[in-house]
Amino acid sequence: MLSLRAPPRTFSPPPWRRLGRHGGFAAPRCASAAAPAATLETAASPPASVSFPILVNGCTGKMGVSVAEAATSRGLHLVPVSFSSRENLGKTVQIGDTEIEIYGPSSREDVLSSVIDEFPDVVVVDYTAPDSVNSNAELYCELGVPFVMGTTGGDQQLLYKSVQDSKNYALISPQMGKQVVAFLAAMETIAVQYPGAFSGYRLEVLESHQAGKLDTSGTAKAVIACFEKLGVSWDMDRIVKVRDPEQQLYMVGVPEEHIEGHAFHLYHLTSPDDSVSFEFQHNVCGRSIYAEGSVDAAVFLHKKVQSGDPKRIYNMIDVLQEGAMR
Ligand SMILES: NC(=O)C1=CN([C@@H]2O[C@H](COP(=O)(O)OP(=O)(O)OC[C@H]3O[C@@H](n4cnc5c(N)ncnc54)[C@H](O)[C@@H]3O)[C@@H](O)[C@H]2O)C=CC1
Ligand SMILES: O=C(O)C1=N[C@H](C(=O)O)C[C@H](O)C1
Repeated sequence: MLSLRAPPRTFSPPPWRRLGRHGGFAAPRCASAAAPAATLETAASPPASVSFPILVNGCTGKMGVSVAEAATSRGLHLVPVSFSSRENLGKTVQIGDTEIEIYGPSSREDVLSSVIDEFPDVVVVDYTAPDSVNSNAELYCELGVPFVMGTTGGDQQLLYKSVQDSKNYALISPQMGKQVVAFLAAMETIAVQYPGAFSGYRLEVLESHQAGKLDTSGTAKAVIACFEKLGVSWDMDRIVKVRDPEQQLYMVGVPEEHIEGHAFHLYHLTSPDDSVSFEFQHNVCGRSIYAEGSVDAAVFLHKKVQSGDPKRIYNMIDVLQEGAMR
């Protein structure tokens, strides 16, 4: 069972305590088999006004495939190689007309060097695993290849340091979905403008993702950092992580067809005397919003590199602020 504190006396329990099918989070009207999602194929995106080579690492995984498909449908040139774990060595992955060859960690440097020789303006997008974030980033920095880091986890401080020290170009964000990025931007603005406004409030956080997710939600961590600036004291160990499909279905209210690909987040704040409470939710089914945002990020970063922009390290709020998200 989840180990949350007792709910405030004066309010009905937060949604994650109301057990029963779809009785948890107010499930979004996520697309089901009966009403298909706006898939990358049906989204009919116009081709990007720019075209450049894009290398997607982690093409053996769910995000890698989605980003590679989105990049192809936007008219970018998909480089036919991708890094993966040792178990996937020698495999190929078909994305549209492109057959992607999968390479393991030991050949990363040779492969990437050859790609850079052939495609000097390549942008890498990384959707691998938390434990490869830092080693991959170090390699991109060493070879001076601009990269979008969508993979969460790893040592984030070290990640930023690697980019800063190398003066490489990078866009790093735990969240690529336009509307969630807008929510995060609003939270950051409130935190800067009204520091301490929620002093003394208790925070409860629950995040639910597909069972295969290895780390704690990077997005939840970013939102919590804003609540901390607003005066809430917090310990990251208190995030309630739901990875069990049964709980997701019956307690959180994730539609069955999205158990293997969803990101539900809930933040509940209560005042010290229990007289006031706030609740924020963002619930995503599927992965298309991240894939589209990742391509926006790659296009944005490519433009920054081409123009020699001095800033060099960006996040998705920069992309949103420039009106560069579809
Ligand atoms: N920034 C964002 O908006 C989003 C970020 N993510 C993050 O992206 C990452 C990947 O997510 P999914 O595609 O759902 O996971 P996944 O498990 O489906 O795919 C990850 C892939 O990386 C491969 N891999 C493992 N170790 C590797 C290594 N050392 N080098 C290269 N590849 C390696 C695995 O074999 C697997 O094919 C996670 O960190 C997740 O949190 C996911 C969705 C959105
Ligand atoms: O692994 C995922 O799926 C997701 N990961 C990101 C995170 O850790 O915040 C973004 C989103 O929650 C989906």
